[in-house]
Amino acid sequence: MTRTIDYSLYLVTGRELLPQGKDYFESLEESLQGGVTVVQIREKKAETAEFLDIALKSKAICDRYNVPLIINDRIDIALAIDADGIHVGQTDMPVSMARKLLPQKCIIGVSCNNKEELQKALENGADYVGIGAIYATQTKDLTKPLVGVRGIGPLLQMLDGTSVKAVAIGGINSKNVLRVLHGSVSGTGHSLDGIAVVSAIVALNQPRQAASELSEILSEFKKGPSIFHGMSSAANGHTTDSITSGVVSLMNQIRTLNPLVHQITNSVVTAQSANITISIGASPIMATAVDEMSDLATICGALLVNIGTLTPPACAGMLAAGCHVNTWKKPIVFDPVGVDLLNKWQPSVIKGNAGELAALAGSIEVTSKGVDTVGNGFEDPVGFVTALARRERCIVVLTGKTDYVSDGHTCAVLDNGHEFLGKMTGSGCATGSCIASFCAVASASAQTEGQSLRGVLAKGDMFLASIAGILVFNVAAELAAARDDVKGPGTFFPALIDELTSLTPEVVQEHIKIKIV
Ligand SMILES: Cc1ncc(COP(=O)(O)OP(=O)(O)O)c(N)n1
Ligand SMILES: Cc1ncsc1CCOP(=O)(O)O
Repeated sequence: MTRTIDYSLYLVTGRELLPQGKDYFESLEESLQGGVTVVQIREKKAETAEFLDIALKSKAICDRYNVPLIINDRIDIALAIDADGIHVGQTDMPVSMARKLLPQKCIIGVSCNNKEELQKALENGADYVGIGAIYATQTKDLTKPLVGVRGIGPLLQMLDGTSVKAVAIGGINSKNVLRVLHGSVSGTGHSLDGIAVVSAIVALNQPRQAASELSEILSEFKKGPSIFHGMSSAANGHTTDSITSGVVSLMNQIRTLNPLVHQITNSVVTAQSANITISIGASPIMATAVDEMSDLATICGALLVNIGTLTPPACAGMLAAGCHVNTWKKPIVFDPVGVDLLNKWQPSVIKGNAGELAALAGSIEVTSKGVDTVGNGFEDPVGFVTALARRERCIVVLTGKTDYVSDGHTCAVLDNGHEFLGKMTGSGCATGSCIASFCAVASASAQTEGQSLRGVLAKGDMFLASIAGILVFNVAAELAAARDDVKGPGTFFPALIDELTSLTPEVVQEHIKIKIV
């Protein structure tokens, strides 16, 4: 009978990567103690006798931990040691032929880089696929393009309705594993069965600790999507009253906390966004240099990444900043046009107008002219944002005359604002600054004592924080537009800054126009 395999933490061996003085078998045993669930012996250079010896001894160790053992490429070795399976590449023995040679109980895994290879693996009867390389790796010379985190989902979708399992491989470590797991879930909800690593365990002096950290993150991830444990409390049943009181509470805290909000934004709106951030009670820092990103991630309350007039240095800064901020489990608000950054880090909130979000979702329902949406937007905006939030596993904010905020479960429809906002440049970017500022407050004030944060992408209720950011900005806009001294868009902007500066929670409470659907 075929053994049931837990693919969660799949260790592929790499003797050449062991730290100096570390014994291979000791490292293997420690990895198993740390929680490795399946082992593959990968020996590309060993002679047959040496491979056999390593495989036999490794098998004895794996047996003691009741962990299955797979052999890379060599069917003869797999047969000789009674392995649980083999792993083959695209240029190795075809799956159908390997199947004939191996006992029925043996599982067969295949390396796949793209849809064609995966389709072939499915047709030939593979039991699992190793999808990669996801990121660049020092462990292997790559000859095919990187799959990237966002390339995994479409491949997983091809496995819908089959029993074929999938692991991702290539450059995965404890820092990026959460991004890989969350970012790879397909539109149909198909997630990875596990991750395969070499250097993230083998190259370390303490493989037990490395395996145990990865294993904990994997088991937290398998408990369910982050949106329902961490980034939104909406699943507990929000009402307009509970949202209003949540917004009031965040507003009461922002001026006392005065969170530092790191913003990498476009050159058109940098100064304006900084001023708006100050006026709501937060503190902006608009740094872009890669060297500063690690330190900034430790002190900022949230990061806003707004892609607009993208330059290579700003892009490098965005890449580094997001990775560091993810490590500290702080919120990232992403105002997208391009999606490449999403291979590297996980936003807590994605914010955009209809054209931008349609592009991100791959929808042709709405198009853009420059940064502006063409036409009336989506026929079913609630359905659209809710589906996108589910797919992206974060809060999605669709801005427009009416704003929509969803965590993939609940959608808030917000109807504040004024037409003058459409007549000033960067009002959408300013909304992003307000959202990021309130995300910083929500994150700083999140009650997480006694909770494991291993599987959590960011602390705090980002659903509520997004609503607070939109409401504060839009209610202030209504008040500014109604002033006698405001004659049009030119006099509107300074008045908006003044209104944001003096806005109280009570006034927001009076003006709030919200529906929960
Ligand atoms: C689980 C898993 N996935 C992919 C590989 C890569 O296999 P490798 O033998 O290094 O290369 P190819 O034969 O696919 O070219 C793996 N070992 N394990
Ligand atoms: C064997 C293999 N196949 C695709 S990437 C890779 C190497 C993975 O090694 P690491 O986990 O050290 O990046």
